[in-house]
Amino acid sequence: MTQQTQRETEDYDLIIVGSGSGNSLITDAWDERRVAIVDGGVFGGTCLNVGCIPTKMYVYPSATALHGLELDRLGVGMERTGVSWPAIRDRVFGRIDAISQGGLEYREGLENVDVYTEYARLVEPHVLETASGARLRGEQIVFASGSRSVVPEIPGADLPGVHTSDTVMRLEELPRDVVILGGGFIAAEFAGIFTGLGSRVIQANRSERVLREHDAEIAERYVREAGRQWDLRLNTEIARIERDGERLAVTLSGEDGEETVGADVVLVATGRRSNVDLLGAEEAGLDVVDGVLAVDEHQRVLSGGEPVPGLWGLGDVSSTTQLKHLANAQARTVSHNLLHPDELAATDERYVPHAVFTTPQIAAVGQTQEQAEEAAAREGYEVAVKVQDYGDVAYGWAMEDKQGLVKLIARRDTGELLGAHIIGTEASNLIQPLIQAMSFGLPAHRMARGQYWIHPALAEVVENALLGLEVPGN
Ligand SMILES: Cc1cc2nc3c(=O)[nH]c(=O)nc-3n(C[C@H](O)[C@H](O)[C@H](O)COP(=O)(O)OP(=O)(O)OC[C@H]3O[C@@H](n4cnc5c(N)ncnc54)[C@H](O)[C@@H]3O)c2cc1C
Ligand SMILES: NC(=O)c1ccc[n+]([C@@H]2O[C@H](COP(=O)([O-])OP(=O)(O)OC[C@H]3O[C@@H](n4cnc5c(N)ncnc54)[C@H](O)[C@@H]3O)[C@@H](O)[C@H]2O)c1
Repeated sequence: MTQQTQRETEDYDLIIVGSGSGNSLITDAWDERRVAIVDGGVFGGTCLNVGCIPTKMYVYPSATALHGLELDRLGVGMERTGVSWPAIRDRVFGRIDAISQGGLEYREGLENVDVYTEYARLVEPHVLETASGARLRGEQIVFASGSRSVVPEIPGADLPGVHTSDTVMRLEELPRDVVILGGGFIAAEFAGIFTGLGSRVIQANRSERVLREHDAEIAERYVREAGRQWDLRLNTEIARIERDGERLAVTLSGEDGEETVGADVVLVATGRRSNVDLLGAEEAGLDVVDGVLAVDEHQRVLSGGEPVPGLWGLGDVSSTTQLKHLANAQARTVSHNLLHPDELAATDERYVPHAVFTTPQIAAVGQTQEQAEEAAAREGYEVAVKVQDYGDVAYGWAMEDKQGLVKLIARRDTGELLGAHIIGTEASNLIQPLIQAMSFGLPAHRMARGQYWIHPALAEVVENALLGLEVPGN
């Protein structure tokens, strides 16, 4: 304490807490001003180090292997003759760790930027104290401190062999048996990854419903497809985890009582919470709503519902939707607003899409059918819904596809697209023109007939879904 009071407060024009999307705020425009970036974790944040990027670098080889194994239906027999987990892991982290380290060194090399590789907490709305006691005052402070995994209180959850997504990608060897707890994004992606690489996977989902924010029809199709590939157990929890020699004994509790299974690895994927608590935001008088730092559409931090001058929030710390492209969009808003206080920009969050890179892929934007029907009943219009199977378009015949579907939801009176939901091969790419149409207000019939669709590309499944909607012009 004495030591802390003796230290002088450093003054900055801009302090950024969190080096994920927050790192992008340090542009040339700040060259003549003093900037501090503070991060107590690995430089570059979640997406780069333990999130989007490494997971997809595992998804690609795994999904490619799975794809090969399913070619029997097309008259081509393939075998998975060997999987080198260490080779995949070293390829992934050989690239990523170097980017993180390079990013840190670059920032440290900038004359106007100080990097603090430690955690920090607010002591006053404009003053932070780092773990080692340094005091930093910022005329502007941006909170971009992300989220962290939540691990429920399960007996044995602290045993070696029990992982979250933060650690499971660094395993020494490919596990033979994996138990995954959860039915969200991370569980779905890792169930696909491990299955494709040859592990035996049990995915335990607490309730009947997986991927709960998805359209019900997509979630049902996922259950069918996941169930074909790995052991997906609904209404099942982990009661306890015990050591069993070198392995783990995992007791699952489901509708038929308890069963103990052997596992090398347990992956807990039960959600992530905002790091707002680590900032001491509430104690400093800032609003915390739904567990996240409250911000307005300009990303200004709120206190008592009013914006606090010079304080900004972006990404997972201040958003209940935890997606990198959203964090990046919010960072662009903050970047503009820091420099143009008289012409504040707002983040457009009308159509924030997402994709789950499981097998098959899932992608969605806008309202589910249930949400659209509720809104229509409330506001007095009708919705049109079309479900188009991949298997009914030419490229789907080539693929002999029995998995994929595109579901579109539109206003019956205007053709305005309200929601798009895809499960199947390349869902994350097929959805992009639909995101574009929704973002720029292109109605269904105009989108279908106002352009050529390459024949016989898989994208025809989107064209046919558009043409199948009962909307003006069709
Ligand atoms: C396994 C996984 C896969 C994912 N895949 C995808 C995907 O495919 N697509 C997608 O869009 N999103 C994906 N996400 C979500 C995405 O990674 C996050 O939404 C995004 O990275 C959030 O960025 P951010 O800048 O808000 O926070 P982060 O990137 O988490 O950065 C926050 C930083 O703040 C630091 N920090 C925290 N508290 C403090 C403090 N008090 N003081 C100092 N530093 C602090 C942390 O160490 C961290 O480095 C995935 C997430 C996970 C976990
Ligand atoms: N492709 C992507 O964009 C991508 C990939 C991975 C993660 N993410 C982001 O990261 C976030 C976190 O992912 P996630 O999968 O951990 O969270 P999630 O919110 O998607 O899913 C959490 C799951 O855990 C279950 N659960 C919660 N508490 C539980 C408990 N006590 N016992 C058993 N089950 C419990 C929930 O029912 C749910 O099925 C996602 O919401 C997403 O925004 C995105």
